[in-house]
Amino acid sequence: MTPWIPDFAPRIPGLTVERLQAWLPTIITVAVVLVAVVVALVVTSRLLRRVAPRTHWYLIGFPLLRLRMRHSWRHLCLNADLTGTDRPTTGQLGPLLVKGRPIMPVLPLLTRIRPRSFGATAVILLHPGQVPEPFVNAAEAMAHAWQVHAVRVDARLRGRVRLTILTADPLTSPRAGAGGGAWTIEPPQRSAAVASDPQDAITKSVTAAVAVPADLAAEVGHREDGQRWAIDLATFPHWLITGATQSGKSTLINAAVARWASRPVALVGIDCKGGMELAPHAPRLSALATDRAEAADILAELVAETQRRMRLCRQHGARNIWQLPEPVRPVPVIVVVDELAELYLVASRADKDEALRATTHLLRLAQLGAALGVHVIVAGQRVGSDLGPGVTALRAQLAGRICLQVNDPETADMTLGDLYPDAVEAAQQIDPAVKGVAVTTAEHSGWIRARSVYLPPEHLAAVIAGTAHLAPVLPGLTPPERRE
Ligand SMILES: Nc1ncnc2c1ncn2[C@@H]1O[C@H](COP(=O)(O)OP(=O)(O)OP(=O)(O)O)[C@@H](O)[C@H]1O
Repeated sequence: MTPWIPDFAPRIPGLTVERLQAWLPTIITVAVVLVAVVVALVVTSRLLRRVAPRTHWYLIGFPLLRLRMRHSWRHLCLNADLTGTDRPTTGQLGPLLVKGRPIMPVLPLLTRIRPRSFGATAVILLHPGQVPEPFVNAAEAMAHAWQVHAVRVDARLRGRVRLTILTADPLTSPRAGAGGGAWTIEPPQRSAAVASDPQDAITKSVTAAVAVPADLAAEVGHREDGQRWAIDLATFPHWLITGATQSGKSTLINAAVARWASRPVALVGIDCKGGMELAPHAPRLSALATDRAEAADILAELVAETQRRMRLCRQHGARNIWQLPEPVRPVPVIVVVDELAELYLVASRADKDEALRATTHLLRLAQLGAALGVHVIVAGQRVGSDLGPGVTALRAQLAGRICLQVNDPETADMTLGDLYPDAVEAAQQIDPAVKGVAVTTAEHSGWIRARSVYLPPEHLAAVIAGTAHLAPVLPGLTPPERRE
């Protein structure tokens, strides 16, 4: 007797209307409880996400991501051509040698999926014969399949690729750009002042603060993997910074200078736009060029200084200044060039000679300076061969690269393309509305996105005023504050 159970419904042995009616209250109760549990879980999850995002991530977000990764892995590998095979792809058919795709492709192993504060990391084990390139190209597909902000693929390990999975863009949060409480004015790290006599810059007294390689690392912001972003001259001796106007070049330089200011280093500014950009640093600078003629003279003195240091190293059998005995170790010199194009552009014959003099000295500094403690930080809107001869040779010396938001693909390509071709696209995708975001050279991962810290002008002024007495006087150069 089954009057209201439709004919097409599957017959369940022993199920009758009477029994169904008897179970109905229980079924309704269970359904209500289930719905209530699901609603409670969703509400708790949302609440937890708002109140304790980190706990939410470890308890709920990460297990769900892991499920999604495992669930989609097969489809992803098949669609993005990431499969390998354990069968030979050629075989003999009678007298013929045939070649083909295996019917049963083997998936590379997705393993070591670990939660991190920024998302997760994972490792893919490659099959023999597989190369990392398809995985690098599939990063976008992975991000879509797993519904995350981005997947970065590190292909430098042998036999495996490492994935860095970012659930959200950590650089766009208001906190990322703000100087906030994270920025503190560092007191001078060693008590004594840097030598201020020109000759002492080469042979300093034992009591003066002695520079150590750690002094060369300036923390300037945060990287998207949650680590601190540092411009470290001990790792990359010279740096190139490009970015459109208002992209955050000066802000980045300010952050770096504020860090270096409290260390025993000499800072030299080359700002041929009348010194407007680097003027706030003037009290802490050992020299400041405000036009190209001054730039050429200052750079010539610095080339002479590198030659003196070379002789010093030769006398002591040292291969770089860090191998020199502390009493004679000279202070590192960091030359900041704001708007490189101003050094290269020529309108007349006289301009040409001056530009050639300035740019040749700059190139020589970049070629010779690394081991001698003379470092070059070059910033500009464009750094292409259209600026003049020698600019590509200079760029080749600048191993540290930072590309802020740029207006044309060529600039991103000129900044990153020769070293990190896959970073060019990431640089082009920087949102102009989020200031200070950059694609930068990273010691262990090739390149990474990062955002500089914003240092309010009054904060920078306080750091510069508090460290002005540390500015060393370099041979042949007059600090801007002592000029007539
Ligand atoms: N990391 C950052 N966080 C927040 N705001 C920033 C950041 N970097 C830059 N800005 C904002 O963007 C503005 C422009 O920055 P900045 O002057 O450094 O750009 P620029 O590239 O040097 O421009 P120009 O080439 O015109 O001198 C700053 O006034 C600041 O308000």
